[in-house]
Amino acid sequence: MATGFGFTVQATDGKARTGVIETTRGAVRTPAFMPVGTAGTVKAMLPESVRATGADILLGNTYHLMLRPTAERIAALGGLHKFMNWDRPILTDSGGFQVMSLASLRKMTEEGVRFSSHIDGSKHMLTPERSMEIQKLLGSDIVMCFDECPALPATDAEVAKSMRMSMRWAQRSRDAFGDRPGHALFGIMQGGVTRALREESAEALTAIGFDGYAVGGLAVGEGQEAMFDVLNYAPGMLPEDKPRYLMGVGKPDDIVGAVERGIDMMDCVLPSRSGRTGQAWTRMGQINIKNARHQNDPRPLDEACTCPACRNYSRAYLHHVNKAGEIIASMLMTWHNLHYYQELMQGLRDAIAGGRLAAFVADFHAKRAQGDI
Ligand SMILES: Nc1nc2c(CCc3ccccc3)c3nc[nH]c3cc2c(=O)[nH]1
Ligand SMILES: [Zn+2]
Repeated sequence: MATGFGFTVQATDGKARTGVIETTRGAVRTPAFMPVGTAGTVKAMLPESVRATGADILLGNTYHLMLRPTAERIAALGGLHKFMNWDRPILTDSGGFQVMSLASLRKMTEEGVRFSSHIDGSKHMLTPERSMEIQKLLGSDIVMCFDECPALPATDAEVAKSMRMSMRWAQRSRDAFGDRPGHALFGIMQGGVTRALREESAEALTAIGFDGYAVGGLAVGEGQEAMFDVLNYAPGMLPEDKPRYLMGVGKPDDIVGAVERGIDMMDCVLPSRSGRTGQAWTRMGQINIKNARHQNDPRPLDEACTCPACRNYSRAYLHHVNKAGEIIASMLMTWHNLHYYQELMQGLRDAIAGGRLAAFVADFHAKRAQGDI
């Protein structure tokens, strides 16, 4: 158990839990949504704005930062927290997932993954040991094991082979991570949508022992139904006294369903990325601000929202600046979406604490119109 890192469940409602992850850099209220700051920035947001939305922790990417500006440079400048002016907890992914989705000329062996940078074609090698070294250089508070997330479609045999290599990499990650008080190492469950393989992965990770456990291998195009089918059993296979992190999820209704099934932490680029394309997420559903019907609308995105976009700007203005390609469009839409996601998480935490999650979820779905509003 890493001292300076701990998880306390404060209340439960069915499979759902609400609690706090204590880190040396501050507390993380769970269930938590973690904004993604891929290259050392949550795009179009200042760190203090990210904090103002209610975020307790944000995410960084080993893959992107190792290529540019390099982990060594960030370490020499005082680490990622200082570099990006965020003094609260940071979780970094281990890089394998991004290599497989972004790099070219990849060669995977038992040792690790050799690849060429998608930025300048330079050659790199990521192994469990190198990934641990990079995440240590960055100074992240929660480190992810180096794993492989198999691309879909994949046969059971391919998923089993990949999962078993990820479990060997998890042991190597644990060994390389060493004993770092105040820093946590999370294992990542693999096994696709096959229950027996998920069980095998959970047993392997639990035997090694981690400060938290992620459910990996999902949100890769399997669809919500298949994802929920796995989440109906996978979180329960993991130690209940440790945080459970569902990687890469998701849309608001994905998040609600994952929390109902026992997930404590989630991340997704959706609120920031879709905000930059003009997509607003609200209590009533989605608004595509590019749609001409907003050009004369003096109302905010959501009358009940207290974010800067909804307090001070109309849909007509947001439509205009989006169409004009103005930078403020990305700023305001991103801020609203991240604010809405954090409001949703606060609502879930309060509902679980009050033993009224079922009512909250029913109200969540009842409010949401189908399609654009
Ligand atoms: N290491 C790893 N990452 C995944 C991510 C990225 C999450 C991430 C973490 C931190 C920063 C950015 C992205 C996934 N995103 C969608 N599905 C995902 C699955 C996996 C996975 O199985 N393993
Ligand atoms: Zn708003």
